[in-house]
Amino acid sequence: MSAVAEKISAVRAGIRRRDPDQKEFLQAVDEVFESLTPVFERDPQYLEAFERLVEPERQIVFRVPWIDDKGVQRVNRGFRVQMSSALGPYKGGLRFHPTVNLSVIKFLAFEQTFKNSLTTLMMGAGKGGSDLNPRGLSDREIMAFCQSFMIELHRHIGADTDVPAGDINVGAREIGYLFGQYKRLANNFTGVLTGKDLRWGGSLIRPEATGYGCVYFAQNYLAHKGDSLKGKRCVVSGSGNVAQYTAEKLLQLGAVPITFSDSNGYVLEPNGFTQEQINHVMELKNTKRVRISEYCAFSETAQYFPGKKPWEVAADLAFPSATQNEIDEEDAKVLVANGVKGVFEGANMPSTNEAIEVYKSADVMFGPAKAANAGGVAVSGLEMAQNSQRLQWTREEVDAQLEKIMKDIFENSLAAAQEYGLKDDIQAGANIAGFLKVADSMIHQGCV
Ligand SMILES: NC(=O)C1=CN([C@@H]2O[C@H](COP(=O)(O)OP(=O)(O)OC[C@H]3O[C@@H](n4cnc5c(N)ncnc54)[C@H](OP(=O)(O)O)[C@@H]3O)[C@@H](O)[C@H]2O)C=CC1
Ligand SMILES: O=C(O)CCC(=O)C(=O)O
Repeated sequence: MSAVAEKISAVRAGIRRRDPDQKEFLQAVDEVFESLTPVFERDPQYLEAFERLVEPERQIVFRVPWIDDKGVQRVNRGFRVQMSSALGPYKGGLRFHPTVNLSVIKFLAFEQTFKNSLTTLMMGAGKGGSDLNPRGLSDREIMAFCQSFMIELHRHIGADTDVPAGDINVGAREIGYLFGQYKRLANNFTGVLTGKDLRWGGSLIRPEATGYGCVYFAQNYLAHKGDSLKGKRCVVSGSGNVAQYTAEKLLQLGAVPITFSDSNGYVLEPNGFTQEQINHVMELKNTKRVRISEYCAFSETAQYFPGKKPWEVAADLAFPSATQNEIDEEDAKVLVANGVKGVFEGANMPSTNEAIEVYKSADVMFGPAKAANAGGVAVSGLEMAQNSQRLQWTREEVDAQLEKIMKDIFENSLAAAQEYGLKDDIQAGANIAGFLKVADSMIHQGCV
């Protein structure tokens, strides 16, 4: 074994030894490590940067006590992992979900590092959240939780330090409560969170950005293959923020979104969702906060499949937009057998590493999360820029910048893959392009 190969395997073993139980984090590291091996072989100083990068700059774990509507005390655990400030203030969302633990937040913060670098904007990376299960909680309970969460978080964040945003179960309502409490504690009104309401500092297109961006990314990838979205039947998973705006943009660009799902099952519209039907899904999920199965009361053509994932439906393209590891090796084989030609990840790490291997061996176009869903954080970066200017740009202006950023991400990922002789392996290219910018900045900034 060469000296470099020995050092690579020592670094890899060291990461596993340090956190052997963090399976989601190790999965994310493994996925990136494979792609970066040629980079380390060409220039071993990048391996040293990577060894530092996998260790978060700071990990904050805290108690979140709050009182429910029955007057009963509840206690949750809060997290903020500040992964890398090489490119700017830590930046990344907050997730409230019972599956949240340090491994999940660390994998998300790790992925965010490469993603934020790919956006071409100057943002470091972080991620946070809590193991709160918000399902069934009243507005007052959500507010009480958010206020308690911010009592601790506020001392670690700031417009030039760390700028959180939303993620699963953290949307406009939660960002409002979090912002209100931050403002009270810090006694200042700054762009400390993104995803804010338009009336008090939010950016147009931020709600749409992740879903729209993912579809723009798919559009670029298809164009590279001499194809387009026109008439493509698309399976979409999830029915939250990312899924809703993915379906809307697919429809606008001539594709046919045919499914939505949640953790209880999926709904199929065999002829595709219309805009009116997508609006109804938005009303059910964002205002009424009910299960996707309720959609069937609205449509005579819809079918509901309880306990199932949408990957069993024959389609041309798949847009996983719910959560991590929602497509395993078996699901990937079913997608391929059903004729899927492209998978574009709206969610973070929705495909297991085994599923990715299945796509690659079947020559399926693969838009990895850190590239395909970067539109959300990119528009968060534009929200930060607008807050600094104390201005609000037009819808058209933000959308045009989003489209350009997604095109640049595709092209930069392709160029990085080609530079390392990996043809059009966009997964490897995204990892390499995202990493090199962070690693070069770390090297310039010294051993910190
Ligand atoms: N919002 C953003 O801007 C960005 C989000 N992402 C990623 O996109 C994904 C979706 O986020 P977002 O739409 O914002 O979140 P939302 O909370 O708006 O929606 C999440 C959706 O995913 C479903 N879901 C969550 N967990 C599971 C599970 N274990 N099994 C099946 N379905 C599940 C939810 O169903 P249920 O209600 O049943 O839980 C819901 O339909 C996440 O991976 C997130 O990290 C990535 C980039 C930016
Ligand atoms: O907009 C942001 O800052 C966060 C988006 C996010 O959490 C993500 O890209 O996964």
